[in-house]
Parts: sequence; structure tokens; C-alpha cells
Amino acid sequence: MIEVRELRVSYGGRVVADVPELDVGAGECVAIVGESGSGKSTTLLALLGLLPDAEVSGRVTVCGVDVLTAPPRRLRELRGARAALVIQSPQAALAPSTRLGVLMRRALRLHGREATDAAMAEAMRAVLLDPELLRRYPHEISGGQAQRFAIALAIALGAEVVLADEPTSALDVTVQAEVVAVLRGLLTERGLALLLVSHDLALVSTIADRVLVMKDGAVVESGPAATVLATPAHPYTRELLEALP
Ligand SMILES: Nc1ncnc2c1ncn2[C@@H]1O[C@H](COP(=O)(O)OP(=O)(O)OP(=O)(O)O)[C@@H](O)[C@H]1O
Repeated sequence: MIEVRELRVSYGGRVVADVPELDVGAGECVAIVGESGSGKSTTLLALLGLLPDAEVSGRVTVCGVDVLTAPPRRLRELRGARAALVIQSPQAALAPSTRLGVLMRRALRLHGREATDAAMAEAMRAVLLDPELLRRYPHEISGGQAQRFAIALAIALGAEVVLADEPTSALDVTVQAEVVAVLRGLLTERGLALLLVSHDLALVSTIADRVLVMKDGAVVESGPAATVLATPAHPYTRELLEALP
């Protein structure tokens, strides 16, 4: 679903992300961890061709689309419908004066999908949200509900890949656990490919199959999550683990 080779992103000659290899298959979760500024979000955005001001090289394939060479029309088809981005504060991206149900219906129609009440309710239930919430405005739902709504949109649109940037960091612990449960369900039941960016190693240990550790734009360690987190090979990974509360 996601295949990255020799990805390099720089601004004015300064390399901010250098990822030699990153693969995420269907039903798999790969997490990118690292401190603030290590290049995690940049890597995620590069996968959807969302870095207009950066110099980007290498090969990036998402759902069969060659992202770095695809024409804008192919990229628009990929983004939103086949590959969905779930960000930290999705509420900010939702039109404030539009009810959630209208937003979802519009998104479905935009991507040529049937927008039936039943399909929309099913997507809401898949993320453990009451379909009644579709009647509300974005400011009438909580941060956790907004994040789950963003995931519901991805499901309704039939996304095959979900790119999630710190999807639980703005949430309290109970809601975090709910969002993680939803994401895990998507992996096992719907065979989604999930690429997760997080500095929360506790979250990563509960959901990721593989982990990439980034520092100053470089991948310093990668491998199965259980191995990397239990027996970290790089001193930086040990530091991150020791910083856990
Ligand atoms: N538009 C830009 N122009 C110049 N430098 C940028 C730009 N966007 C990001 N950077 C730089 O790229 C580096 C990596 O940033 P990135 O946001 O990918 O880090 P991150 O690991 O996701 O951090 P955080 O956890 O804080 O989101 C940082 O040094 C940042 O200053």
C-alpha cells in the first residue's frame, strides 16, 4: 500500500527527512517515532505530495500512485478518498457552520460515492460514534469525537491507507484508548494500512507492528515494534524509552 525508497526532503539545501526504506502493507501498522522536529510529519506529508515548498527526491508509491511524479488530478483522487490524513486537531479543518452530516455527504459526492443515510450511519458506528452526531456542528463535538469523525470520513470514502499524525495527543487517556481501539479494529477488520506518527511510545507499543525511530531527519533505528521497544539498539531510542512516564 505504501512503498518508500530513498526519500529525501530538504528546505534550502538542509535535509529535514531522509528515509531510505518504508513499507506498509494492508492490515499493517507502522509507526514513526522521534522527538519534535525530527522529521516525522514531513515524512507523512511527503507521502501525499503535500510539501509544495520543499525539495523532494526518491520514490514514493501510495495505493499504486507514484506520488512524486503523478499529475495533480491523480494526486487529488488519491488524497482524501484512497489515502486519508487524520491530523491532531481535525476540528480546525471542518467548516464551522456546516453540520457533520452535510460535510460527510459532500465529501462522498465529491469523490463520486453514494451518500446514503445508511452508509453514513455505518461509518459513524464503525468508529463508535452515535450517528445522531451527524446533526451537530463541528463546535458541538469534542476533540476525540472530531478525530473519530475524521476516521469515519476515511471509512465512508473507502480509504485503503490512513496516515495519522499524533491522532491521540490532544485527547485524555480514556478517549485515547477508544481511538486506539477504533484504529486497531480498522486494521484487523478492514485491512487498512496505517502509518502513525507519534511521540507516544506507550501508544505505539499497543498498536504498531513495526517502528521507525527518527532523529534530526534521519532514521536511526527500525524493526519490529516488540524488538525495538524491548531491546533498543540505538542510544537515542533508549533515551526516548527512558523518558516515558
Ligand atoms: N516549510 C518549512 N520550511 C523550512 N523548514 C521546515 C518547514 N517545515 C518543516 N521544517 C523543518 O523540518 C524539520 C522537521 O519538521 P517536522 O514537522 O517534520 O518534525 P516532527 O518530527 O513532525 O515534529 P513535531 O513532533 O513537532 O511535529 C524541522 O526542523 C522543521 O523546522
